[in-house]
Amino acid sequence: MKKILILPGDGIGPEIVAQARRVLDVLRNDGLEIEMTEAPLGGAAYDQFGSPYPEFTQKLAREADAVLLGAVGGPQYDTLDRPLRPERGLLAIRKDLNLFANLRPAILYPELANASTLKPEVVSGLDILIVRELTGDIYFGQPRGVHVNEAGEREGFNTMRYAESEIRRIAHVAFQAAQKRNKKLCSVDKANVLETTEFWKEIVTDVAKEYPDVQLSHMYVDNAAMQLVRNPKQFDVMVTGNIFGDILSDEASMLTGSIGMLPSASLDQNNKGLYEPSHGSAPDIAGKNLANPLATILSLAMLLRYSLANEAAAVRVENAVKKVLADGLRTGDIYEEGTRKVSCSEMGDAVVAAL
Ligand SMILES: NC(=O)c1ccc[n+]([C@@H]2O[C@H](COP(=O)([O-])OP(=O)(O)OC[C@H]3O[C@@H](n4cnc5c(N)ncnc54)[C@H](O)[C@@H]3O)[C@@H](O)[C@H]2O)c1
Ligand SMILES: CC(C)[C@H](C(=O)O)[C@@H](O)C(=O)O
Ligand SMILES: [Mg+2]
Repeated sequence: MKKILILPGDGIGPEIVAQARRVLDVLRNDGLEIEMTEAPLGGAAYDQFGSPYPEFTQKLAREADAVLLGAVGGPQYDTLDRPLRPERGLLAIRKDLNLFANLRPAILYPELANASTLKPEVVSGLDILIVRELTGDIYFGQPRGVHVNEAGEREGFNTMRYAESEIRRIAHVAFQAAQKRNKKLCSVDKANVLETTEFWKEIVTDVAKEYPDVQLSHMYVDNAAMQLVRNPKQFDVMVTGNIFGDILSDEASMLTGSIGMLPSASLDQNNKGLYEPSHGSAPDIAGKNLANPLATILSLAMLLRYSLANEAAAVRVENAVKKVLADGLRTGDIYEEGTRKVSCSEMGDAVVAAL
């Protein structure tokens, strides 16, 4: 029996995960064989165990086939020592489980064409996959910290680094994803300035020799940020490092109407994965039953697809999301005149009913 670990996390995390859990309960009642456990991560874990990724959570995460996460973080934790902050718990679990491949699909549902920040004709039919490397780059490079430099001044520093093997394995994931789609891959770098990403470009170009059917292009990250809002449909699959992927995926989310719509899968070599919405813990709306749970529910669909290899269940969940959107239900972040504004839990009710 497959084991799923649920990590509600902080802020809106418990609210949105509760709705995804209801979806999972429906699937279970219909015969999906899974075991579910729950544990804290981030601030909630710090409050309970004094660490953002405690041993209790680590043990269950290592045993699980898949992990579903809400979000971590919140202003009440910002003054903690750096290693104790909630975000470090998230980085720790990604590294511990070797989840190097972060897939962030930015898909515009036709019903949300007017919720996008771009004109409908620029975004209609948009379907981009951002493949973000997740366990390297400036996020993890040593040395890092804050010290007093030679001039006697305090200085903060991080190190951007990528080993060849790290670039190769994410490039393979991206090329293989492109092969299953429109066979177009854009690698995003800052090779004009940064050696790390000049090296990235060299290695991705080398890996391309194994995928002659995929058309590879390269783009500087500043231009990519601009092109995403100018003409996003020029992209099919984008592959990039950890920091650029973090920023570009938030940008891409707005093309789909709201960051509350963007799911993600973070996978290891064997499709064990952690699934979470791309957004954060949204402290400004936490505890108010206002958050959009659809990115989390769509992340659950990715979990069913990749870690449980249950395509039928994944499609069933995605179709239920499409149906509630077609029925005109909207949380505040995607609301527009002529649609029906609902709370987080009412959106969950509707998805469960649509299932
Ligand atoms: N994966 C994660 O756990 C994750 C990701 C990003 C940020 N964070 C953390 O979350 C905290 C808040 O960060 P932030 O404010 O920069 O980003 P955020 O994504 O939490 O919020 C940005 C804006 O988007 C809105 N928003 C986000 N998710 C929403 C949803 N589902 N429905 C409706 N509106 C939504 C918020 O209300 C806010 O106005 C920080 O501690 C940050 O480190 C965690
Ligand atoms: C919370 C933070 C560590 C995280 C990241 O930067 O990877 C988040 O922004 C994300 O996009 O998942
Ligand atoms: Mg982010």
